Amino acid sequence: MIKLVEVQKSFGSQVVLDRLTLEVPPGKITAVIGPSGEGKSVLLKHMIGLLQPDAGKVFVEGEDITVMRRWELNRVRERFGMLFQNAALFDSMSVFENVAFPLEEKTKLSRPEIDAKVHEALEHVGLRGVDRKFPDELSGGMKKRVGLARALLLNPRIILFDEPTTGLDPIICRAIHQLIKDTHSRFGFTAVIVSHEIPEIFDISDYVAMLYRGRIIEMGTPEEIQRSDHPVVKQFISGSLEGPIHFV
Ligand SMILES: Nc1ncnc2c1ncn2[C@@H]1O[C@H](COP(=O)(O)OP(=O)(O)OP(=O)(O)O)[C@@H](O)[C@H]1O
Repeated sequence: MIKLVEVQKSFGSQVVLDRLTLEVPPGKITAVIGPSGEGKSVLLKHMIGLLQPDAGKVFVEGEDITVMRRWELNRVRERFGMLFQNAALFDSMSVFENVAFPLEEKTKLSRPEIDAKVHEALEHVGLRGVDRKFPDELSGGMKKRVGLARALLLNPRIILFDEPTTGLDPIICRAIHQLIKDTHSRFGFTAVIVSHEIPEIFDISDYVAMLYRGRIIEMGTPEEIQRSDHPVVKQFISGSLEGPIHFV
């Protein structure tokens, strides 16, 4: 489905991805965990071609996207939904307009068809009666729900979530996780979730991959990761200050 092979990426002299290899299982939820600033967002951006590797290959459903022209890449991107860290809503557009945007851009649906799809998507994420509101009138959790509704709208085969619950209280955080899990069971897309919510993220993930020093140092089921003997993984998931990970 998505496969990164020996991906190398530096910004100036800073090596962020260091011959990273990762295979994302199709139709499953894979969480990417790792310390702040290790390159988790950079990794997600390589999966959808928003960043190009300096070396290595990125395959999406068997096609190498690193050699694609822009129009080919756009075609591949249509298979993706993405929920960015800040939900990336357009502040000057209402909730309705934000959610309708991909349909207006990418389909030839009629106005009533768009209306119906937007309302259906908002209902899926438990939002009703907010379509005329603007993003700054919504809570953080509601914004994430709107972002999720928009990400789901085109029925994508792959959805990338960049820290979908950061900054939300524990109850809303759990509600968003549950929503991701429920929509995943219903639609069966391939999901990659970058998250700091440990151990909560283990409850909704099929697999967990730990990024450290530019590589995936371990990948397994949540149970396997929680039983890991790897000193970095053990320290990270226990949140201990003692161990190989140094904090500055
Ligand atoms: N476009 C860019 N130009 C220069 N440096 C960048 C760029 N994008 C990311 N970086 C750097 O790459 C490193 C990894 O960033 P990234 O946002 O992927 O980390 P992260 O693991 O997602 O962090 P966090 O968990 O704190 O969100 C950081 O040091 C960041 O400053």
